[in-house]
Amino acid sequence: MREITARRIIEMKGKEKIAMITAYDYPSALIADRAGMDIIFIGDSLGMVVYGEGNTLNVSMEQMVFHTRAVSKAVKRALVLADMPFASYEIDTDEGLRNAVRLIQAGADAVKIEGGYDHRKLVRKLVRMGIPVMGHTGLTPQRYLRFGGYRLMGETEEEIEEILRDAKALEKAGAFAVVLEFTLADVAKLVTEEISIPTIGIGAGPWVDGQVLVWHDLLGIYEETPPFVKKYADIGGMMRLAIENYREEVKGGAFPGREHYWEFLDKEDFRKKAARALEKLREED
Ligand SMILES: Nc1nc(=O)c2c([nH]1)NC[C@@H]1CN(c3ccc(C(=O)N[C@@H](CCC(=O)O)C(=O)O)cc3)CN21
Ligand SMILES: CC(C)C(=O)C(=O)O
Ligand SMILES: [Mg+2]
Repeated sequence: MREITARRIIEMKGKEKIAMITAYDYPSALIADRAGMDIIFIGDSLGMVVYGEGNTLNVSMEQMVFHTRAVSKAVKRALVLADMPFASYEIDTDEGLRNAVRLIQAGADAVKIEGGYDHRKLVRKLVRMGIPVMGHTGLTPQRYLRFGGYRLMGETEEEIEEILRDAKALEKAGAFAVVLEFTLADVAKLVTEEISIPTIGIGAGPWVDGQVLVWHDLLGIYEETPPFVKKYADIGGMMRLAIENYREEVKGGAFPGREHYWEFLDKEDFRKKAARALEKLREED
């Protein structure tokens, strides 16, 4: 069992901010775990940042299972959370249960679903089975086509009501936390005050119980980052410089240097061995 459990995350509400980041592979997850992140999250955003899609709708269970396994191998301390991809839980509850089990068996400690009120029965069943669940309301990217893109949520009375309904339904169904994505900060604050489980914001302001960002966005590896992202480093620029350097050294012959290859010290010894090898090959023809 990892050090950070769903119970620990619940206990952090009002005491300590929850720090969450996405990761999609083994080396990244190793770095995030050593950096002391509380939650390492295999998000379905991997469809965009790892697979180059324009939205998250084409992510499969197979992709989520493979990436969850890779991340899970690396993480000793943080809670490992896996996203349920589009259409893996909405069609019927049994399918949702089976797919959640696949992610747990790939090494996740908990799963996340988009929505709340509509999936309260599934959440309740998962929790009863012993699978911790995180909900997600506000901007839910799996409704990209209906929304007609990604936009700020919670401006109208109807949207505020929907977000509150989702958050309260998740709390009641036994979810251990809720992601609030791209909502007005006042709405996120209200939700945070109205429910007893932690809220984790992304583009939802400071008055929440924790924050999550996408790996490639905060490290500067992805071009089309959302407007709420803070870029903590220009790793993309560093990668490009390193690769340009490598290319130039290949073209100019500076790589490989003397420390990166092995040669015969006794050239006469090599000449004899090579001549015999060539002779044998000629005999075989
Ligand atoms: N790399 C990445 N980071 C994320 O945070 C993220 C994803 N991908 N994919 C799934 C969702 C989608 N998210 C997004 C993506 C874009 C905007 C954004 O750019 N909004 C613009 C308007 C864009 C438009 O309407 O075309 C804005 O200015 O509000 C917001 C949230 C957040 N999530
Ligand atoms: C943006 C976060 C919350 C997410 O769901 C993802 O990365 O898939
Ligand atoms: Mg997601």
